Amino acid sequence: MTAVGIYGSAGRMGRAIADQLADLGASLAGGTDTGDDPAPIANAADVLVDFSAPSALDAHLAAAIAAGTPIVIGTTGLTPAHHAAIDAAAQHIAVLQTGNTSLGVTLLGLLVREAAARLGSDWDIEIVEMHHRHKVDAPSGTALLLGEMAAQGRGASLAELRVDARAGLTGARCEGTIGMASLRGGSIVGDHSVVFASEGERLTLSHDAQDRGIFARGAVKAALWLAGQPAGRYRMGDVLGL
Ligand SMILES: NC(=O)C1=CN([C@@H]2O[C@H](COP(=O)(O)OP(=O)(O)OC[C@H]3O[C@@H](n4cnc5c(N)ncnc54)[C@H](OP(=O)(O)O)[C@@H]3O)[C@@H](O)[C@H]2O)C=CC1
Ligand SMILES: O=C(O)C1=N[C@H](C(=O)O)C[C@H](O)C1
Repeated sequence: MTAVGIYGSAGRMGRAIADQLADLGASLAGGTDTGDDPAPIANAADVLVDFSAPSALDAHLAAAIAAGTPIVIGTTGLTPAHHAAIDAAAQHIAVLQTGNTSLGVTLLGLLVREAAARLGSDWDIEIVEMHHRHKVDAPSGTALLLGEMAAQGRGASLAELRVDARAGLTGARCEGTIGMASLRGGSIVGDHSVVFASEGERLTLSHDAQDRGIFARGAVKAALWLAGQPAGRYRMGDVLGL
């Protein structure tokens, strides 16, 4: 049985992941939270999952590399420096990083890329997300993932096209940009809409997460899959065959 170590084990996602392990044929190698040494569970586990905080990523990657243990990174709010650290870690161990481990969002990303590619740049792209009041990062990791897929469809990177939440005298919208807006409130697990708006018509592709269990099951499936992979950087699409 594959033993999974959880970084961020007492959090909302850490607890949801622990709840899914037995059903999916995995066991718990241990967990850490703020102030704990990440090394012992990196050594005890066959694979690690990290749903904690960006500030912990470097220590988690170092522990995973030292132990030679693959790691699934679900933590969001990552900077370009974090992504560079993930690329460097993937030279040594298998690493899967994603802003969303659900099947629905993984497929949505592909649909968004396709729509962005087929609809001309006169179709404005706006991404709107809403999450629970406890969420600390914005835009969500999923919104950024969807934005990257939309940008890919337009043959660009999100960094080139992104416009964050507007306020004040912004001027008219620049053609070809991708707008991002974040709402926070209540207990919403995760709502994402990618709006394609043109003169006289609008297409909206949406995902509504109703239960954190969808992310937890996806994370465990990703961990079980990653445990058998050579060093490299992987995506949820690799796990799900999408
Ligand atoms: N990729 C995906 O599909 C999903 C990603 N997420 C992301 O997962 C992350 C966690 O979300 P959620 O569970 O809701 O958040 P919570 O705040 O509920 O949990 C975070 C956990 O991480 C721990 N933690 C914080 N800092 C450290 C650290 N330096 N070292 C070790 N552990 C630490 C916290 O411990 P303590 O309380 O002791 O500080 C806490 O147990 C977020 O970034 C969120 O966006 C969430 C859902 C799905
Ligand atoms: O913090 C959350 O809760 C979630 N975070 C992820 C994100 O930032 O996209 C995934 C999901 O939407 C829930």
